[in-house]
Formats: sequence, C-alpha cells, structure tokens
Amino acid sequence: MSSPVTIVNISEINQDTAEKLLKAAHTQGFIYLSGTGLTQLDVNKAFDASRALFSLPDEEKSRYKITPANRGYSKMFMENLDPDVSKTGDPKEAWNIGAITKQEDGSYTAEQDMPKAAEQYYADISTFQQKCYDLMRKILLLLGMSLKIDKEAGGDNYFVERHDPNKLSGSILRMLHYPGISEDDLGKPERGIRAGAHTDYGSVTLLFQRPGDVPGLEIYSPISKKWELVPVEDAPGGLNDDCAPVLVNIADQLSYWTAGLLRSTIHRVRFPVDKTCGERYSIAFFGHPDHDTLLSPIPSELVQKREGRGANAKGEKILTAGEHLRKRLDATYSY
Ligand SMILES: O=C(O)CCC(=O)C(=O)O
Ligand SMILES: [Fe+2]
Repeated sequence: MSSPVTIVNISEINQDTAEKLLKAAHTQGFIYLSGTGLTQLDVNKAFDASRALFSLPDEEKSRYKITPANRGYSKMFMENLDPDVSKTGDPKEAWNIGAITKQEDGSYTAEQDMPKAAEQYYADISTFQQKCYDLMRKILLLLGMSLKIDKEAGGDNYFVERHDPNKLSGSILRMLHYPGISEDDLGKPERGIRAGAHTDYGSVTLLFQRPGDVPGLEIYSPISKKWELVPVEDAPGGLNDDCAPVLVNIADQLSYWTAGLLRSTIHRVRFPVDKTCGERYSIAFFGHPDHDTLLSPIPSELVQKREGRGANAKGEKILTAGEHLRKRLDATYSY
C-alpha cells in the first residue's frame, strides 16, 4: 500500500536531516521517523503493559477514572473528539499515564493512583517514557536547527529548553485500545469512527503502532485534500534493532507558535464497516512545552515573515502553554 507519509531517517543529527524534517512537517504535518534509537523490544514491552491494563475488569478500570489533571482511565464512549459528527462519543478506551519515576532505593512510583496489576510494568513504562522524552527532544532540536532560530534567543536549542522533563507540562503517555468491527457494526458508517477527526494539542506527538495490527489512522492530507489511510510500517530487524518507524505529527501549539509554518494536520481513526476486523492498540506520547512557556512568536526569520498568523497575529493575547492546553481539554471531556 502506498503511504501519504514519507520516512525520514534521523540517526544523523545534521542540517540535511533537519531540512528534510522541516519539509515534511511543513507540507504533510505527519512524518515517519526511522533511526529513532528505540528498539522493537522497548516498544513491545510498552504494548505488553498496555494489554495488561486494558484486560482488567471494567469495574476495576472505572476506579481510576480520568481526572481534570488528564491522568487515568477513560472508558468507551467517554471522549468525543468530534461532537459535530458523533452523538455517542468515541468507541475506544484509553489510559493516560503521567510520570513513573525510579526512587533512590530502586523502586518505582507513579504520580497517580494505578491498579496493583500495573506495578510489575512500572520499570518498563518508566524507561519507555524517558525514551519518548529523549526522542521528542531530538525532534525539537532538529526543528530548531531547521528554523535557524536567533542564537541570542537560544538558537537550535530554543524548543529543547522549553521541554524540560523536570518541569510541569502537559506531556503524557497515552495507551489506546480500539475494539474491532463486529457483525452488529456492519453497514453503519458512524460505528466505524473509532476516534473522531481532531488535531493534537501540544507540540509533537509520537505514535507507536503494532506491525500486523489493523491500520486505521487516517489523515486529512493537506496535499491531496482527501482522507488518506496511513499504513503501519514494519520493523526493519530483530527485537534489539531499531523499532518500526515511529509516526510523528506536529500538534496545535507548535503550529500556532511557528505561525503555521509547521502544520498540525487533522486526523482520525476509522475502520471500514463493510467487513468485520480485529482490534487495534496504539500508544501515543503527547509532547507539550512546559506549562509556563510563553507561546510568543519564534525568533526566526522564517517564522517572522509569516505575518498575521498564529502567534504572529496582532492583538492576540500571548498565552502560556498551560493556559492553551486547559482550554482544549475542557472542551473535549465530560469529567
Ligand atoms: O491511535 C491512533 O492511531 C491515533 C490516536 C490519536 O490520534 C490521538 O489519540 O490523538
Ligand atoms: Fe491525535
């Protein structure tokens, strides 16, 4: 199957890689990255944890209901990403997991209440969270390089300095589970929409999929102006080699911040309803700037010449990343 999303190898951090990333982020807003430094084993372990958490009884999962701090479990139909289209909410379930950290005595603690069964996965989840943070910062370094940000303002590290793992931010790991299409769903298009059309809220999102699972993610391509299915890429090697290409997309805050130069593309998860199909698991890492980051125009000539858009619009109150996020979350959930 041909893919609307190009693959960029980021194993070499240099200007050439940075330009390739910028081109994809500006045109399609979605990019597959290879050479990320994560192994297939890292990713498989995260999916093992995900399957264990979703297979808990509904009654137990409901005890950890998602909070206004955006942590916890969101059950089937609870989230509605596109209320104009869906009256029922999205047929999917999700676990939002904040930082799990290693203590001096070697034990791990979660910043939120978690089921007992999750504890055996804490070390793996914590490692995975750190690797996601590292990958996000690598992407942000490359984007900083590509925008040729003024040296006195922070230069290549402008974005990296504003995504500090030790500061409060909206960054969150989210495990997702979409049930497949059953006999009862056949011929009913609204049942095929597993996650309504939306854009993401933060700076960049990393999406991990399982090679072999049903695909389902569709992007509204800014190039073809059509919905296009994004195939799931295969892993190139064994368990200890690079993982399957990671799907990365630019989200709203980074798009706003760069006056639309980097594109936040609309996407959804949809299964065709003309035949039954199996379930899909995915894991998203939503990277966000630190809450106190001012989303003021980026000091880069490439951004400044885009007058009147996003953070460049005159008369716009400059929001912090935390304020921007709060507005979006309050519009999506019924807590
Ligand atoms: O699960 C997927 O493939 C996409 C999920 C997504 O777009 C989201 O949760 O924001
Ligand atoms: Fe999304």
